[in-house]
Amino acid sequence: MLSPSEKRDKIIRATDLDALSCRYSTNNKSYFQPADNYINKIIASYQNHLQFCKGYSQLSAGRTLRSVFNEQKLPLINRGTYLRTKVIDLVVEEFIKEFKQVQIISLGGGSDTRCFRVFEKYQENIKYIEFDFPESVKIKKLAIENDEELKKLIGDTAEAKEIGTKEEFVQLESELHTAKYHLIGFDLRELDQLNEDYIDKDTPTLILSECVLCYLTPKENEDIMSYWKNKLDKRCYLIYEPIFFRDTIGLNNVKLTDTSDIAGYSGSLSNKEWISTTELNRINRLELIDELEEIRLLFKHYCLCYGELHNFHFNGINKYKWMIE
Ligand SMILES: C[S@@+](CC[C@H](N)C(=O)[O-])C[C@H]1O[C@@H](n2cnc3c(N)ncnc32)[C@H](O)[C@@H]1O
Repeated sequence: MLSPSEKRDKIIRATDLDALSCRYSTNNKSYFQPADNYINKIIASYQNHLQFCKGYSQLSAGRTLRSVFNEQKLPLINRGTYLRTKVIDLVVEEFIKEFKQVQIISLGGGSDTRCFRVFEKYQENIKYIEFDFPESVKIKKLAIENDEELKKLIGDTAEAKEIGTKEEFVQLESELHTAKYHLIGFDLRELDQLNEDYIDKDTPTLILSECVLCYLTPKENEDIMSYWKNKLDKRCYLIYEPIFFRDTIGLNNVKLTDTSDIAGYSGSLSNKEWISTTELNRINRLELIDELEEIRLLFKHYCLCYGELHNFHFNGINKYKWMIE
């Protein structure tokens, strides 16, 4: 039996499956170009190992996976997933180009495949750290360690791991460390107990939070943001969340935009558009949407926010259009 707080955390962890199934659907509908071939590798790990996670049996894991991955996603979901992935990729890319040697920290990274795409393109000078709950991390770790391509990308030399029982899954360490990649099973609400050995305090750092903080209380969010503020001198935040912390955390150079504007639905044109008209036309043709007014309003609720701390400054962030800055 799960306690009420374990039940709540199980529901929060399951949001990773939602995010993964959205990316899966978006990829299948050809929004991502080139296609994201890493998504299926993580899904395979979920198919093999979700049954060993707390609160699941073989039967319930199979049922859960069938229901999330067989469900047809609305065009609105596919378009939104594409847009958020694309804009965060653009900022990450600019950040790497500007600072050359960087650290990227992904809070609640879940099954996100961005780290693999980054390492595919940049083999050197990037340190990528991902945090998520231990069980979610184990699923990703097993996806990596049982796949030669993923292992090579992150520079892992560990033997493939076969996990066949709940006990073996419980025993598996919820961490994976290589020279450039750190996958850490950790509850972000307990950051004061984090082993900081893997974090560079002086490297320019981009902290990503994509649909993660919204599952925590305002106090927990503030504690997480404050923790990073106090730990690193050179860093900025990029968050795709319906919240921001200009006053409580004391961020500089704060910028905000929404998915509606990024998608070109606001009607205001600029020479700093995130996505070219040709590309927007391509994705708009993939699935027809009748209710443009509805999508425009819904996308207004999904914000991309950016802020800097201390005296750190990232020029490349000005390359793109922000609604508020
Ligand atoms: C909606 S998913 C998003 C995953 C990923 N950022 C993405 O965009 O694909 C939210 C993720 O945040 C993680 N998460 C939420 N609260 C957390 C906490 N307190 N500690 C660690 N991870 C957490 C969940 O386990 C889940 O993987």
